[in-house]
Amino acid sequence: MIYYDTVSKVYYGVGSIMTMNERMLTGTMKINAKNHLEIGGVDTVDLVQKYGTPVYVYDIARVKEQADKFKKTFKQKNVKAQVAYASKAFSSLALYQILAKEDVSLDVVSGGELYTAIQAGFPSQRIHFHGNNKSESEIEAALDYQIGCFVVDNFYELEMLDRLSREREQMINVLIRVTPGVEAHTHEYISTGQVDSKFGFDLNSGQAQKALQSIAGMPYIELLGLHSHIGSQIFETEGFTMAIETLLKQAKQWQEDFGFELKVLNLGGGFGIRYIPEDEPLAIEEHTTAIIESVESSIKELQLSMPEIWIEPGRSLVGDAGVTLYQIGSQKKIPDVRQYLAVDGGMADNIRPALYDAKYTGILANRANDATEETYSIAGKACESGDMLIWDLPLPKAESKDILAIFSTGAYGYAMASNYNRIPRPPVVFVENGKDFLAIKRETYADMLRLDQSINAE
Ligand SMILES: Cc1ncc(COP(=O)(O)O)c(C=O)c1O
Ligand SMILES: N[C@@H](CCCC[NH3+])C(=O)O
Repeated sequence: MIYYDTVSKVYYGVGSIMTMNERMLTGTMKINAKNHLEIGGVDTVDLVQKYGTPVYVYDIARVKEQADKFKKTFKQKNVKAQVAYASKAFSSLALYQILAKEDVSLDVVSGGELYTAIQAGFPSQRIHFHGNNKSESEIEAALDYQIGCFVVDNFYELEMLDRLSREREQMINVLIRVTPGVEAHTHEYISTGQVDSKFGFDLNSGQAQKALQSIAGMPYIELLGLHSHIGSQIFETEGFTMAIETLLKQAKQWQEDFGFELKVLNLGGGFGIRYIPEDEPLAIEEHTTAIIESVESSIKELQLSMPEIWIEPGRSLVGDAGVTLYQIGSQKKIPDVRQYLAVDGGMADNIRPALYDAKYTGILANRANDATEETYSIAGKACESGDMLIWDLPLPKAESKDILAIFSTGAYGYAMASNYNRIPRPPVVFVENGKDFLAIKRETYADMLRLDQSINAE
């Protein structure tokens, strides 16, 4: 149990006492001698001077460290595996190029993510294509690029894959995505493994079996195995082990009935991260160890051969590597009610608080260890009462032009950003070993008008 002592302003954990700041500093993040937040050896105050605000900053060493942790247990236990980054969490050319070198595979869910991967020169055989409504042109692009695997979601897609593979006489590897009937304990919008889900073939009603049987008559489709994804921001291993047991029992049954051979078991992503000090995510190694041990024990019991294990972490690779820096602007104090601080971004660059009631925390990056004396609620600048990033955040007495750093914004932040209120998207800066790299430029007003047509045009 972790608890916060409001008098001494520290968190008491198992055998540890930490300030809020210390619990949120991951990877290379630290408070430097100038009392500034530093990431990747770069002072965030300098980053703000160079790139302005808002700006997303990624600690690239942290991304690599997380990727290593995912790969490590499989290597140590000598289990064949692929760690496929679920790029919906955050995709960019530079990130794909970094991950290509880290021996990570890539899960893409749209023509746009696929196009980005192709432009980044990502090795095509390590790309897996997801999605519950892939279009014919998206599938054609993936076939042209000869990607490694399609995760087939429904009969509509299966028929299209069959037709296109025959026309092209091109072999295609597929996994069947099934909903194993497991509900992860998470927000209902990000829970996907339950029966009533728009994703995948339902196991209980026999849809998945029907898909498997129809693939047997498709000459260019090679069925590698099964896929399931139970949800997101998961803090326990039980959901994964329940899904494993269900899928392997089913695989055994299909082996006996149709000679089905499970070569690959893909368990999706969903590994949770810390957004606020109270969050206690499991260590990555705990997840991977539980997954491997559960697969090993089930296959032993069922007398199946060991499949390759594939996983698809998104949030846990990039989430806590990312920090958003904002400048504080207006303040509003309602006596006996609340103090608001407004920042120069908000729901346009981070929709998660408004969409999922997601909780975040932050510090003043330019006065990081100053004593907290006030409680502020952090408002965005969009014309929307619901554009609140954080409620009741303890901070030092803040002034306009202070820099607010919000932690753990690396996943589903930029990726879900919009131009609501015609607010341009912030830039993305990667930092590592004391150097910064502009991975995505700040959008300009002209960029936003690029597709607009003027009725006054000649
Ligand atoms: C099929 C699939 N794989 C992987 C992920 C990645 O999830 P997360 O970012 O929670 O790891 C998702 C998103 O929830 C998903 O739908
Ligand atoms: N976008 C969601 C998670 C959904 C992931 C996609 N299956 C989030 O921000 O938490």
